[in-house]
Amino acid sequence: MMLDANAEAKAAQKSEDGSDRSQFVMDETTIVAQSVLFLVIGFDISSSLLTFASYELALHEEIQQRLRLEIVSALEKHGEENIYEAVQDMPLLEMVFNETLRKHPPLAKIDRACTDDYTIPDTSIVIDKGVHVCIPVLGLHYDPEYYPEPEKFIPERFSPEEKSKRSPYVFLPFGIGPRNCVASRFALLSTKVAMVYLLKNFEISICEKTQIPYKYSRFTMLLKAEKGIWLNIKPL
Ligand code: HEM
Repeated sequence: MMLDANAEAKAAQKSEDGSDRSQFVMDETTIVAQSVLFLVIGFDISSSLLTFASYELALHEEIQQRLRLEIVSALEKHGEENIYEAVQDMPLLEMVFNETLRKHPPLAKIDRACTDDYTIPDTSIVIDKGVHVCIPVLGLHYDPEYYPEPEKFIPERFSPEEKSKRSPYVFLPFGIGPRNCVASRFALLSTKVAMVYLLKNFEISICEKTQIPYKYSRFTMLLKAEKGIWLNIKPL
């Protein structure tokens, strides 16, 4: 179904360009490539988000406590059978996840291919048709102009008031525009539910093997810690 949606989106894009919708064909290679993307991204990126959020919560015990209280109270109010509604009623969880995605965006850069010669407004810089442009997501997320003291984990940067003061183009964990992540809502919902049950039942803390700060791996496409993230998980 998602492959169909992807194909339709591409076809729609083509017709916007004036070409024939019926020209779009998904051959075997494209189907295999898309399926691998779904498997790798679906599993690996979501687990990355959960891991980095756990890492930050282990380093910030006070935030972990506050979040656990929020989770317990929302579950009591809505009931575990209404987990979807309960998760929507957890503003701190939303801020913690956004701040985690800012500090540790699993895709540290995104790319676009220029489809027409383009002059950057008010400059003489021309990006020629066919040139590939790299958007440095990690660089934007650590720019102190938008995020003062960017090394610090401050979920309140993502309160509605603070968010409204910034351009949406400086927070790009899921990319932006017509080719952004097709599954951002699903990814956030599923990882949030996992975090709810993790924090409800376990305490997360650092251990002697936790690297602070961790070093980035130079050999992976997704942003990863060179030696993995090691934490203690203790039943409550
Ligand atoms: C926390 C989890 C995730 C993050 C941070 C993430 C991030 C991203 C980013 C940055 C892009 C590129 C967007 C762009 O170039 O503007 C992308 C594309 C994509 N993502 Fe995700 N993703 C996540 C989870 C998932 C999951 C769970 C799936 C599928 C089940 C998925 C499927 C895709 C697909 C198919 C694309 C390509 C879209 C296209 O080219 O039109 N992602 N994702």
